[in-house]
Amino acid sequence: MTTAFAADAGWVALPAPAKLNLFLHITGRRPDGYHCLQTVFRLLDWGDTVFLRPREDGRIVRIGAVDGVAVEQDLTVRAARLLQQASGCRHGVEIGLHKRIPMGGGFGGGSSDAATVLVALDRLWGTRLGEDALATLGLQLGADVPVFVRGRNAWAEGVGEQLTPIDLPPAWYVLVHPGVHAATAALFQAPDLTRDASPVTIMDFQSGSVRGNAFEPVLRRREPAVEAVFAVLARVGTPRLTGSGSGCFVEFATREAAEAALAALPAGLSAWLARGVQRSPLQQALEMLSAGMGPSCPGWCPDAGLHAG
Ligand SMILES: C[C@](O)(CO)[C@H](O)COP(=O)(O)OP(=O)(O)OC[C@H]1O[C@@H](n2ccc(N)nc2=O)[C@H](O)[C@@H]1O
Ligand SMILES: Nc1ncnc2c1ncn2[C@@H]1O[C@H](COP(=O)(O)OP(=O)(O)OP(=O)(O)O)[C@@H](O)[C@H]1O
Repeated sequence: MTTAFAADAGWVALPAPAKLNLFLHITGRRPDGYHCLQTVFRLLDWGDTVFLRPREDGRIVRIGAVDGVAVEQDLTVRAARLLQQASGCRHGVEIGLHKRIPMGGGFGGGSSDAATVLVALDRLWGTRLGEDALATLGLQLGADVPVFVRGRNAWAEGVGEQLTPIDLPPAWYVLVHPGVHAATAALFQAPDLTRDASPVTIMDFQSGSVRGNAFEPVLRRREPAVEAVFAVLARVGTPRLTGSGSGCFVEFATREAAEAALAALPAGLSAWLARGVQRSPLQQALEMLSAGMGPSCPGWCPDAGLHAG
């Protein structure tokens, strides 16, 4: 899905990268119903673009529509409101979005959009709450928001907010969206979800012995389209599920290997290529903005990588 947004003068354009969960175990459930996870977040060089244009009248205005997301529910609008309330700031903002990340795909699109708004407005509005406060605010919007605020690949525990930076080897990914909208809250309630995984360590992950996703068997049983994508991807590598699905991916060590796998997939599949990064492209774009290198993010996410859809 690609929703175009055409910005004219005065806008700042910033990346909102997607993420993958390289594995995901559920180790228990808290009294408030939230689940305790262990996961590794990998940030990608691919995602949405968020457009911001500060205004002086305090209003927060979303420009353009996002399919199926009402303005009041939009995580970008909610992020801007939250920052306004937390900081007492009197500025406002217009927000536009160029969506590329499929919704309900486990790629963290809404969460990343929200994080980009928090981090960028903290600078543009001059509220200067800083990373820790923004990560805490972000958690109110969703469990996946803090990792995007911090902008580094991370080993995560708790509900996903206890983050330890992790070094990951260079990697390329073939991503596939089976076209199924996975409802995160409902999937966490699935009776057949494994919630008592034994805790593992970062070293277990780094040794390659931990790769599974607790949601994978549940989704593959429920959704024939997800099962079919796993079967197709198994021909080119080892498929995995990201987040609560339904997005699937295969990891490759080189761009060439990933391109060959993408080319071998059947036409008509919604599939594309992305590179794993060490640091969020948002941080780099903000540094360029601070250095006076212009309000856009050149090179961010050309749509040419899209294979079919
Ligand atoms: C599956 C992951 O994507 C892994 O990164 C995240 O845990 C989900 O993060 P998210 O999309 O930001 O989800 P949230 O908006 O925080 O939560 C949606 C719903 O999922 C359930 N939920 C979420 C996270 C969690 N650790 N335990 C839960 O039980 C809760 O019912 C919650 O109301
Ligand atoms: N700006 C936004 N972009 C995308 N979704 C949004 C946005 N604002 C609110 N939402 C809501 O969030 C839901 C989840 O969308 P999102 O793209 O974050 O899914 P996801 O990648 O599966 O999430 P996660 O991996 O964090 O579980 C959407 O179905 C939509 O209702």
